Amino acid sequence: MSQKFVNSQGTRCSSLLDALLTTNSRQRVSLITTGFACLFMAFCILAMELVAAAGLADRQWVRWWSFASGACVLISFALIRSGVTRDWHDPAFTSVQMLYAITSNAAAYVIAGMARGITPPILAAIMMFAVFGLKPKQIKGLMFYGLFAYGAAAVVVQWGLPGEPMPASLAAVYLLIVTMVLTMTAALGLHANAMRVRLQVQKSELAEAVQHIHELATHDELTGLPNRRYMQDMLRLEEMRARHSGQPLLVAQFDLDFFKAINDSHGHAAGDQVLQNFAGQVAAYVRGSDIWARWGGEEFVLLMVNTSQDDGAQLLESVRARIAATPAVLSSGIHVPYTVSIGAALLEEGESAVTLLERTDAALYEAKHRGRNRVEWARQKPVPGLAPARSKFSPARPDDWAGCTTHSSYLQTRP
Ligand SMILES: Nc1nc2c(ncn2[C@@H]2O[C@H](COP(=O)(O)OP(=O)(O)OP(=O)(O)O)[C@@H](O)[C@H]2O)c(=O)[nH]1
Repeated sequence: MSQKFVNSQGTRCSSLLDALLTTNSRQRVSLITTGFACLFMAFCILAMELVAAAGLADRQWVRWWSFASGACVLISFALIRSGVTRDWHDPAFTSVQMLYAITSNAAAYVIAGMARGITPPILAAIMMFAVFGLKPKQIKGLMFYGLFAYGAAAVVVQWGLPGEPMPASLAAVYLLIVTMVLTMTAALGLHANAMRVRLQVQKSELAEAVQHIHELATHDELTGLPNRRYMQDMLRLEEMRARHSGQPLLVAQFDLDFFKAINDSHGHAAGDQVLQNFAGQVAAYVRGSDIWARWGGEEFVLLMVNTSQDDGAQLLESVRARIAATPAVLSSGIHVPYTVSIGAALLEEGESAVTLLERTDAALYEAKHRGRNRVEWARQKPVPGLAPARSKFSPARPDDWAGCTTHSSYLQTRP
């Protein structure tokens, strides 16, 4: 058999399935379940027809029963296939299908004559459908309906049929078995339901935990800002984007001035509050497309996408002035004035994120060197062979930026 033939048969089979079961996943699941119900009903009809053929049940009644039971499942299938039920809470209207299945089963008990012993096991199989997909209330409701339907069927068998009634003790045994079947399957259904609910809770707890771990891995706990690891990933990504789009990319490094003195005078907790205050103040200037992150300690990095140097310079100057003019107010009410030094650079053609960050680092060093509370701009790309610039903080830790060999000593103060 050629591969081509096998493929064409496979395609034909899958389009046939699509035509029968649709391509809508929710509708498909309902149709498959109802398809099983149809198959199940076909077996029941066959069994009842055999019972009638053996002369144990009235042929005429069995014919009517087969017609009515078969029609119900086929109409259900057609309704679901037509899409009418697609937006219903339960597109397979399982509880309704279960109701008529139980009714049909109780009716079979009435008409099956000597062979009525086959109906309780079939009832158990019907109730198995309830285990998957029905709510506890519906399962209990079906159990009580089953008891009622069989109770009514027993009354008809004892007093409503022509001829000799069944011995009362045998009728009681049947009822006992039916009660056992209904209570056991309902209990099983309730247990399965509780397990399903527990699994759902565990699943959502797991999803929350994963989200929390991701948050911890990418965010700084003190300020809530993205952390160094996240910023490094974003820098690489934005550098690639900028290279492809040709749009300008700006990076600025911030370092609080004399922060050790703040810690020493007001305590470490007060220092933390100053860091939070600073993170929040700058965040107010940052656009949704920019990334504002805590690099570590009292050091921060701002990545500005699609921003010209003029716009960036304006923003950084505003931030610097704002910080200098607005003391942090501690929870104790004490006002702590502080300033920030900023080193900034514009991504140059062919430049890597590593080199870009190195240049901003060198610019920041220069800002510190020139008296702090100022913005300094790096100008040009590293020149091979030049000695490395002194650095206020080192973004080029070997484990973070493997392969970085460039030197930076190329600063120019913006006019
Ligand atoms: N409160 C607090 N302090 C921190 C944190 N991380 C780092 N520090 C402190 O920040 C201070 C940084 O001091 P230095 O690197 O000497 O810098 P500086 O005092 O700001 O001086 P310049 O940067 O040169 O202006 C150290 O005292 C650190 O202990 C933090 O999360 N919370």
